[in-house]
Amino acid sequence: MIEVKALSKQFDAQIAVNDISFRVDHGQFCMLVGTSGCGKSTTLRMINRLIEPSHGQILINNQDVTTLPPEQLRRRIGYVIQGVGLFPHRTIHQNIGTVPRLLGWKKADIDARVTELLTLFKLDAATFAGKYPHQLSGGEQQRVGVARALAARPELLLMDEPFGALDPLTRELLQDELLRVQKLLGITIIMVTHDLEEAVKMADVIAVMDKGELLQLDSPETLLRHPREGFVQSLVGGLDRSLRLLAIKQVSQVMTPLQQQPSPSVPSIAANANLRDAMALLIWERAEQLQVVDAAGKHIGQVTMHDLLQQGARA
Ligand SMILES: Nc1ncnc2c1ncn2[C@@H]1O[C@H](COP(=O)(O)OP(=O)(O)OP(=O)(O)O)[C@@H](O)[C@H]1O
Repeated sequence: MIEVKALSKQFDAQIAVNDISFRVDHGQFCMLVGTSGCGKSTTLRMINRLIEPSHGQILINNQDVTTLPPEQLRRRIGYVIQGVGLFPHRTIHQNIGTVPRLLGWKKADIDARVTELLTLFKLDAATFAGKYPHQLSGGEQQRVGVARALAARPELLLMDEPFGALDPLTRELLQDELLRVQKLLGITIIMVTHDLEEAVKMADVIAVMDKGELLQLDSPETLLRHPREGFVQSLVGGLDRSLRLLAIKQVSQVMTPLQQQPSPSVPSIAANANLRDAMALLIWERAEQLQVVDAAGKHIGQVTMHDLLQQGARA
C-alpha cells in the first residue's frame, strides 16, 4: 500500500505539485490523468525519489521513502518510461536481468526469470533473449521495458506514459497485456497518462490533476457519473461519457443466462468484449439482441439493446 501525504514540489518560483494526498491499496491500478504540465510526472518521480519533495511524505507499506537510500528504494520500485530507455549495447537478456544482477541473484535464477518474463509477454525466449533493442519493434521494446521493470519482483510499478509512442493498435494490445499481467501478478501500479480513454479502460482508481492540484480521486465509473464541476467535468466530456461508461463493463457482467436455443441469424459477441463493442455490433447489424459466447465458442447467454441502454444512461 502506498500513501502520499500533503506532497508538494516547488521548482524555483514554480509550484509543480501543490499539497496532494492520496492512497493506493495493494494490487490496485491507479492512473494519474491531466493535461500537459499539471504535475503528473513530478508526482511519480517523487515516489521513487528521482525528484526530492519540497514538502510532504510518501509511505510504502508504512515505510517513509526518505528513510531508504534512493538506489535501494529504486530496486524495490519498477519504473517504465515512454521510449523505453533500454540499454542499446546490451542484449534483451542483459537488459531484463539488470536489477537482479545488481541484487546479486545467481545466474541460473536470472536466466529462469528472464525466460519467465519473456514468455509472460508472449515473446519467445529463444528468439529474443540474445537480440539487441534496435532489432525489436517499438511494441516489442516496450514489452521488454515492462519486463525489465518487473524483473526483481518490485512491490510497486511506476509507469510514465509507457505506450505514448505506439500506434493505436499496438497500444491497445499492450494495454490488454499489461492488465492481464497485473491481474496475474497482483502488482500495484501507478501510471501517468494524458489519455482519459486509457485511464478509464485500465484503472481501478483515477486521480485527476490540474495545475499541480489533485481535483478528484475516484473509480472510473464514479468519475464518469459524478465528475466534480469545472476541469474534471470538461475532461470527462459531454455525451460521449455514455460510451465511456459502456467501455468499462464486460458483456458477461450484464448478460442474461441462455434462455433459448442459439439461432444462426442472431449475431454473436464474446463474453469478455466490452459493452461499447456490443453496442457497435448491435447498430452495425441492426439487431436488437446478441448471443454471448465464451472463450470456447459456447453460447452462454444474451444481451439486448435495452440492457446496454440502461448501462450507458445517466444514473
Ligand atoms: N526539473 C524541473 N525544473 C523546473 N521546472 C520543472 C522541472 N520539472 C518539471 N517542471 C515544471 O513543473 C510542471 C509540472 O511538470 P510535469 O512534468 O510534472 O508535468 P506533467 O503533467 O507530467 O506534463 P507532461 O504530460 O507534459 O509530461 C511543469 O510546469 C514543468 O515545466
